[in-house]
Amino acid sequence: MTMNVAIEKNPTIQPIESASVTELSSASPMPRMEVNGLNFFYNKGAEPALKNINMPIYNNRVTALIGPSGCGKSTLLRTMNRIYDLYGTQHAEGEVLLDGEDILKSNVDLNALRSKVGMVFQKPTPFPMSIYDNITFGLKMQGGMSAPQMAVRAKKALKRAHLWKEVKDKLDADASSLSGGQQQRLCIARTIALKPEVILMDEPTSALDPLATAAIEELITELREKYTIVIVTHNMQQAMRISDYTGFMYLGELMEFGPTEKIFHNADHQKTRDYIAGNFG
Ligand SMILES: Nc1ncnc2c1ncn2[C@@H]1O[C@H](COP(=O)(O)OP(=O)(O)OP(=O)(O)O)[C@@H](O)[C@H]1O
Repeated sequence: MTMNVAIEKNPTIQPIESASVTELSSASPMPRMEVNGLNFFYNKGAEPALKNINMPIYNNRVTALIGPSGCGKSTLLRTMNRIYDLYGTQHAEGEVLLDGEDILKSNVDLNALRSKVGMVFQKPTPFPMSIYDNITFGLKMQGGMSAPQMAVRAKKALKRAHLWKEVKDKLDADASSLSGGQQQRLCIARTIALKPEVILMDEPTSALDPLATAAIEELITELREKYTIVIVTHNMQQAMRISDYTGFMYLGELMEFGPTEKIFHNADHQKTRDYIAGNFG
């Protein structure tokens, strides 16, 4: 089945609005991050889980990483804020540039890096504390802000994550009392509060119902005005709806990367076309 047929059969698959495509194509985005010749190893001497990955991550754009299970999407995402560094045996070779600086270098301040490159996980992971404390926890760790300054930042982050109205009267309530979708928006607010440059999202809606998913997708579309977003998703319709660029990964390689419109309608590789058409996964 070709993609056009797939779209005809599934009218819910829609490309991003043509207005935003025009705006995007005339804006000539700059790369905020660049991945150059990246190889990744989970264990010394093992086969690389990522093989010679080269790709730009464009500023104020949403980049989706798609591909079958085990192809390396999460691994690639995890190199972008070096979260893999928490595990001693894992290492990366090559370059991952953030604003021109190689974040793989050994002298990089990892706390500062993870403030600049925030991460939202598959399952909502609020800390076991109040809604308010979830937001201010990272700010306190960063230091240098007074309580009133933190209160202003927390309110802004909750508003930007479209959660303020729902929680403003119960900021002291335990974060676990929120619904799954609200918890995920809280995790996004927590990330935003640290004023990141890039937000990494690893299947952020896979644990949510369709309504909560729609709210997060809308939020992602808004957030790209201010942030650069990389999202791993298994949901082709979601990648179509919210991303500007798409990378198709296969067996640890980036098989194809380009504007989402092109990847979904006119991919260069047969493998990409087959995956998007649902012929394997
Ligand atoms: N902790 C680990 N130790 C060893 N190998 C791992 C580890 N985590 C992942 N891998 C391997 O690395 C490869 C890429 O895995 P990764 O989780 O990045 O794929 P993925 O595309 O995100 O998959 P999925 O869509 O199922 O989440 C797979 O072969 C996987 O088995």
